[in-house]
Amino acid sequence: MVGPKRIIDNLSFAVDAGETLALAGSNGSGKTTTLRCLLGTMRPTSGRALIAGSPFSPRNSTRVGYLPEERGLYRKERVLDVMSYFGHLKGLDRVRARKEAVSYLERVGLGDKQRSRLDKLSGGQHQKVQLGIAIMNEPHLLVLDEPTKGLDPINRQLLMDLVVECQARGSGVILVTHHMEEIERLCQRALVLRDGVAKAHGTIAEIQAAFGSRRILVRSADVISESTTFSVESRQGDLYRLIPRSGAPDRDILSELVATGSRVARFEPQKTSMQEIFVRLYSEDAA
Ligand SMILES: Nc1ncnc2c1ncn2[C@@H]1O[C@H](COP(=O)(O)OP(=O)(O)OP(=O)(O)O)[C@@H](O)[C@H]1O
Repeated sequence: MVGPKRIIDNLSFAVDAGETLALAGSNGSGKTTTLRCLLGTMRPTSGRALIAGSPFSPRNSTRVGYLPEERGLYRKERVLDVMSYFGHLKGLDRVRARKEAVSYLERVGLGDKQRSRLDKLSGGQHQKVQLGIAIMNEPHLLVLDEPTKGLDPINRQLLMDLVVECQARGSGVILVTHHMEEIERLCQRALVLRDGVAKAHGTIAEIQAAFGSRRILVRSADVISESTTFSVESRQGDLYRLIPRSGAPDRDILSELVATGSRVARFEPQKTSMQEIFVRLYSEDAA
């Protein structure tokens, strides 16, 4: 007999209207469980999860769009019927629900699948239909659990565009993703979970400042050597990658380069990628 296990520990976060929060973390770190607590399919042992000030309930459920990790609609039904049905459940009148469904299907390249049964669609097509249902009535909160999983690059881009549009219309979006470049492209803030604990939480810039390492890319025809404000990490022709010494501001580094006679054609402080930060947060040191 296995005893109880703590999956999520002391987690606190908020999502504002018109912003996208990434919920990231390795497999089994507790992302889906967090969403399930928020959407009432699991009850936390303590704490509260509120949507616009109230727990998830039939009353506010229509303003929440959810794309779960496990895809699954009524497989024997036809695409347009299913979308119209859910649109109506979410509060759209029947004519509007059908119209929104048709226009969405055309937008995502499924205009010719309106009369197809769901079990005749590919996995990616099914996923697009399910996303369409999640966003149909312009929800206040859109919760997407790995929405681009298994999509080809074109459909992935299409889906990311749709998320950006929802956000621009004022939806708050929670995006569970394993793709760090999606976080950089779509999200204003991120929360990285490790074993149910938030290891990083903040704006992307804050996370990069806290967990990233500074590098500066410099192009100079003159030889650059180590100095009191920086070390030289690498050189490829006239392109140097410098590591600032602790606390040395960019302007001091540039001044020193110029003072020592380097003709600087490019000076570009670089951000650490979320990919690098994620790996770092999961390294032994971070533990
Ligand atoms: N129904 C369940 N019963 C018991 N344990 C569960 C259940 N669902 C999830 N868990 C456990 O909770 C932990 C977190 O799972 P969860 O599905 O939230 O992770 P996740 O971060 O969404 O992972 P993934 O990236 O693989 O989807 C895991 O250790 C998992 O084994």
